[in-house]
Amino acid sequence: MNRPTVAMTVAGSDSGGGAGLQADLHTFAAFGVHGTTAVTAVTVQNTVGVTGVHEIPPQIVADQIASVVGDLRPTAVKTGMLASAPIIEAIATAFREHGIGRGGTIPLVVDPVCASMHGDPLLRADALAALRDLFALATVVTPNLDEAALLVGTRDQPDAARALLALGAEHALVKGGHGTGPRSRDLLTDGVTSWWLDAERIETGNTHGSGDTLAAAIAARLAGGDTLPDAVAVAKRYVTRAVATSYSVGAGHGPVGHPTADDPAGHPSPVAAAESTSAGAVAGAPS
Ligand SMILES: Nc1ncnc2c1ncn2[C@@H]1O[C@H](COP(=O)(O)OP(=O)(O)O)[C@@H](O)[C@H]1O
Ligand SMILES: Cc1ncc(COP(=O)(O)OP(=O)(O)O)c(N)n1
Repeated sequence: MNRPTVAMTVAGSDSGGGAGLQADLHTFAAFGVHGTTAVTAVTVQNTVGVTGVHEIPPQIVADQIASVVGDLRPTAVKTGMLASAPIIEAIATAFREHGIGRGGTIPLVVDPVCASMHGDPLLRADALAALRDLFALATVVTPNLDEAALLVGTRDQPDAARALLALGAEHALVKGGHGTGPRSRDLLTDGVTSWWLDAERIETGNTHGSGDTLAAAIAARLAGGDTLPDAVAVAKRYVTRAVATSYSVGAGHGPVGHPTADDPAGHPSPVAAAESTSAGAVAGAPS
């Protein structure tokens, strides 16, 4: 019997097809994973910006999670745009009920989406506290530098990672995509061991959906049984290839590409390919 690995995204729809649950499903497919969804919001969005948001009723979001978990049994879950505090609270209750996240058996990747790359809000301003509370369930939380500033008050990667762990996340992955300089460096830590995931910064304006793609790739690999550091190392390689194969479509920022994952089915131990260090051995590393 041929049963695929199943993952779920709890996220908003991007009508332009570059980010949100559309990017998540492209990524799951690239990893050979069957993707399922709980839709939180429908955005009116293209490559230029977001001009409308329609939130899904919180109970309908929770019901989608229950329906999918009860039947398709995803082995990892990822969150993206969550829109409002009532939606986040309904999701947190559903996650606890269904064993998703810390304390359960299904790993949870929380991508704390707050705004689009154009600055359009994707989370209500009064929902930041609810989002911070959700971190206590996260196997890993993956803010970009702007989200780190908004959520924990700093763009310094080690400081932000420490603050995210203090909020209860098992691992923090603070992305450096919005930084400057020739390298695109993300910091992963569990508070004891830290890894700098380093890649060249690719010159392109077409990075729409890069954060969703990274988080979905992590979830895809966790669903297949990888450890978190291994999943992040594979996902980082994947998103770098995704940015390298990005393309122009529409008048604004184009999306990242979704190349076939280099090793969708295998379970190597690629973390050695990333720069792996013990926290105490790295100046400025968290712990
Ligand atoms: N121009 C780029 N070149 C290479 N990697 C990039 C580039 N922009 C973003 N990344 C990588 O893409 C991933 C998503 O990061 P980021 O763009 O900061 O997230 P978000 O989409 O949430 O803003 C990270 O691994 C980051 O380092
Ligand atoms: C519906 C929806 N969800 C998430 C985003 C933001 O996606 P992200 O991958 O963080 O990408 P950028 O917009 O920063 O490229 C979105 N725009 N819409």
